Amino acid sequence: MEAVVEADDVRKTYGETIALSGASLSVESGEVFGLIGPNGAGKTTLVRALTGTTDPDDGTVRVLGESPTTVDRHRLGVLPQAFSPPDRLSARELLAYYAGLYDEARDPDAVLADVGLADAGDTWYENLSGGQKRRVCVGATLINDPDVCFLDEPTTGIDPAGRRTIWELIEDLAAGGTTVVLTTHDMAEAERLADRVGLLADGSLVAQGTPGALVREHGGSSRLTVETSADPSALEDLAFPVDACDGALVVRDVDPAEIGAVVDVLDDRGVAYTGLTWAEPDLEDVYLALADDAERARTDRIGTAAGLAKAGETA
Ligand SMILES: Nc1ncnc2c1ncn2[C@@H]1O[C@H](COP(=O)(O)OP(=O)(O)OP(=O)(O)O)[C@@H](O)[C@H]1O
Repeated sequence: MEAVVEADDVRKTYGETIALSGASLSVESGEVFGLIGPNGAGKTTLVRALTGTTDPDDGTVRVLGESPTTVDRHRLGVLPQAFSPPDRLSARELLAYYAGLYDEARDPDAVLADVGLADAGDTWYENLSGGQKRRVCVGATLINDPDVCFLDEPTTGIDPAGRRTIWELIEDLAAGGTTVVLTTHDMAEAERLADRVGLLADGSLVAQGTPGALVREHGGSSRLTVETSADPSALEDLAFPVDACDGALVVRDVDPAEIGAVVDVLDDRGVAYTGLTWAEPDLEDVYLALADDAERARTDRIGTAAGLAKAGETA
């Protein structure tokens, strides 16, 4: 398969801040790639480097085999995280305006229908709700029927039904062969849409893979959550690891067939509980585990650097 979006060892600093510390990824034609990671991890900076709106200090970026600054912009769709179109145009006028920037563009009304705003075409942008505004912005990104789409947090602020509309739209784009790079804080969104997910932490991609592979590798074990005020010692000699967490006991590694045995132990020991939930690990567990590891590594690095500086001062 042909790589359509590539970043190789991309570095970017803003003053003292290291936004990207060697980020590399490769997205194939027709793939949906989801970038996840904590606030400040560098997702937007990477998207900006890939779309030519910021110059990396080092490393290379290629889109459709070219530099983002020379690639045919008609083939790209870019939804920035912050997008402020003119306020006093209606949703339809706005899309018509963006359509006018291209030699060939889609019908604004068809795009409005795609983003679930068929009834809001005459409303001024400033009078749309936050979620409706975001949907218009998604529409503006798709007006030129791009081959490659960069969507920086496309569904932020959109209600659950609207989010599903956008998800279906992205699935249709992917089914039609469009390559999509999206950033998100919504793990359900990443798990549903992305063929592959990359976790960016502290400026570099610390893990990449299909959601399933990431969950198998980093997601940990299943969890049986027992809503109870009891202390973990109530279950201390159980055959499974038990942790206390937010007013509950979390019993790990329990197969569905073993839940009954745990319930019997709870009843035998008179442990009162108000609810039981069993869950397999998911992408959120991967995110929490890897982001935690990256944060620990960062803190260690800062501690080591501070120690070395202090040693230098006293030497
Ligand atoms: N134009 C800029 N000037 C100075 N610092 C910047 C600039 N853009 C980004 N940064 C810094 O670079 C780091 C990475 O920011 P970036 O916006 O790429 O993160 P992000 O992963 O997209 O975060 P979020 O999830 O909050 O959107 C942050 O520390 C941020 O403060």
